[in-house]
Amino acid sequence: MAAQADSLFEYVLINYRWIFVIFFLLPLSLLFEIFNCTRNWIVFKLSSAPKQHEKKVRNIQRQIKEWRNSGANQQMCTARPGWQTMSFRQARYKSSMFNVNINMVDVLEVNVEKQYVRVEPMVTMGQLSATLAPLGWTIPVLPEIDDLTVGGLVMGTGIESSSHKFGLFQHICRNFEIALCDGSIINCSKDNDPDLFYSIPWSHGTLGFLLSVNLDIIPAEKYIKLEYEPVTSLKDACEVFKRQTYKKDNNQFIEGLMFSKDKGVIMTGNMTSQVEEHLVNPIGRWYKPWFFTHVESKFRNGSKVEYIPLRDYYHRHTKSLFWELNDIIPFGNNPLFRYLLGWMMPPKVALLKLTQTAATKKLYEQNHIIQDMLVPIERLEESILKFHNAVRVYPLWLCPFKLTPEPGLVNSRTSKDEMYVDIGVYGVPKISNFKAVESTRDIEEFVRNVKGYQMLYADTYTTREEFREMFNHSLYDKVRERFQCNRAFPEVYDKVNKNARI
Ligand SMILES: Cc1cc2nc3c(=O)[nH]c(=O)nc-3n(C[C@H](O)[C@H](O)[C@H](O)COP(=O)(O)OP(=O)(O)OC[C@H]3O[C@@H](n4cnc5c(N)ncnc54)[C@H](O)[C@@H]3O)c2cc1C
Ligand SMILES: NC(=O)C1=CN([C@@H]2O[C@H](COP(=O)(O)OP(=O)(O)OC[C@H]3O[C@@H](n4cnc5c(N)ncnc54)[C@H](OP(=O)(O)O)[C@@H]3O)[C@@H](O)[C@H]2O)C=CC1
Ligand SMILES: CC(C)=CCC[C@@H](C)[C@H]1CC[C@H]2C3=C(CC[C@]12C)[C@@]1(C)CC[C@H](O)C[C@@H]1CC3
Repeated sequence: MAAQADSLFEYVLINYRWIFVIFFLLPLSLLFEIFNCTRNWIVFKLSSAPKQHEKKVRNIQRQIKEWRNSGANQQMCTARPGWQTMSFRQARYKSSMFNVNINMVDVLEVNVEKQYVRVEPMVTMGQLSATLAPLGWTIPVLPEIDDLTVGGLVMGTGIESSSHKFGLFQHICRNFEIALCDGSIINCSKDNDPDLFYSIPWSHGTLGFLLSVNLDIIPAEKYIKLEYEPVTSLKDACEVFKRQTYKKDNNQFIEGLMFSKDKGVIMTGNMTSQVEEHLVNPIGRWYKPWFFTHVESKFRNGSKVEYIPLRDYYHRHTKSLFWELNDIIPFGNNPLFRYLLGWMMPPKVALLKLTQTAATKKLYEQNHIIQDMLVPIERLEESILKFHNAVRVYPLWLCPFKLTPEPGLVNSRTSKDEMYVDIGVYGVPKISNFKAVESTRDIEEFVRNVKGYQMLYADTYTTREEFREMFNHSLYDKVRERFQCNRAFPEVYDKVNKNARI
């Protein structure tokens, strides 16, 4: 590590990054949060958001017109800076393309009669759960990191431990309001322009700009009754995971954490408002251990059933960014740290990205892996073995989800719903011969062969041909042709491949 640092300052920033993070980034993240909440509160109290929406739409149409008047020589993307986004890298293309500013951060309408919430694309998951939970509602799939945006989750994808029941984030969307590259606005749904509607998820802003979405909402209870089932072999892990996923009375939430190849905990949850007081565990409080360490402790002690407040459950991986913060702040669970500064956790992902040096980035690039691979559930065991042999990173995140046969870039590839599993790999590989490009390409090939998909917020090293083999472009190509997108937007591959990102 030290060999890679160019200067003493860099050496300190790499090896003692926690000093910078806890004394500088944590307070800054808190100020950022206070600013956001105050702004939201003022907008909410003034109830100004719905009235402003049309004005904001006109502003985007004006920017598209400006692009056309300028000769349309560059392609377009959103103006959201790369450091603010929820992926490891920053997009290269932001500086060379025409940037369209989409400053749309409001919840527009909560309609409990028709059971939907209308939101603008920059609304975050933290903001949405804070809006809906007090009203007794939630969206059926609420991806767990607070700062994920609706726009990013629609144009990329979103998943949660309820996805085995409700599918991916795209499957809870009723319609999309989109600005096309000729400046016109379309409101598409399954009934109104289904081709466009089904092409939008995973398209990464290459068909148009998202302006608002109607998302399904469902009634929410105050707690999740969470049951932990430790398993001590890979066979058992896969068996319990599948049994719980297909259980007749259906669990509302399912998630697995593998702590080694043969040791894991499968969790199943259901909403409830009736609790046994002594089993209530508000895991989101500042002094509570990180969720993944709490789960691992189930091998040693503690009740195998707990009642977790709803928002604490939804954002259970936010405070430790799954287990990624453990590398940066290894004493994150220490009571003294929690008492002095730990109550401000976590630092914002955006600020971590903004302040990482070239050397830290290189270190992560060469000695770290952040990937989510989506594989058919019947291939779970061999997939875990593949990851074990290729990278040996634990914990491993397992999350089942339903894929529908509906057309689009990602679907079940059959005529019916199929069950898949998201295998999330975040951390430092423990095999001796890890090589970022070769190892990732090896895993990508495996995923293609089992007819799986790669999540595209992460680095993809696939070639264009391999990418087209993994993602079904037939409808996407047709829709791009129809709306003359080629001049206006790049293809998805040109936005997500490794060379498009630094
Ligand atoms: C009918 C309705 C319409 C609304 N319309 C709008 C609107 O037009 N525009 C808009 O921006 N908001 C809107 N909101 C959302 C409102 O701004 C949020 O409820 C607000 O963020 C919560 O602030 P609070 O002071 O009410 O709750 P608090 O009690 O401060 O927050 C509740 C919990 O949520 C957490 N929290 C609050 N905000 C966030 C966040 N952004 N990220 C992560 N955690 C958070 C707090 O830390 C706390 O734990 C609407 C809400 C409702 C019910
Ligand atoms: N649990 C989960 O599901 C998790 C998901 N993720 C991933 O994180 C990403 C979301 O992160 P986030 O920071 O919110 O999003 P990003 O800013 O990273 O946006 C993702 C893509 O969506 C495009 N996009 C965003 N908003 C619009 C819009 N209004 N109109 C057109 N295109 C738009 C962006 O285009 P452009 O490049 O032009 O800005 C970009 O290509 C997703 O890819 C998701 O899969 C990450 C962690 C957890
Ligand atoms: C649950 C799903 C589908 C994905 C979870 C992905 C997250 C674990 C990653 C998404 C963005 C990642 C970043 C980092 C850690 C892992 C993620 C949160 C860093 C904070 C790691 C440290 C670097 O210096 C900055 C990274 C920014 C992105």
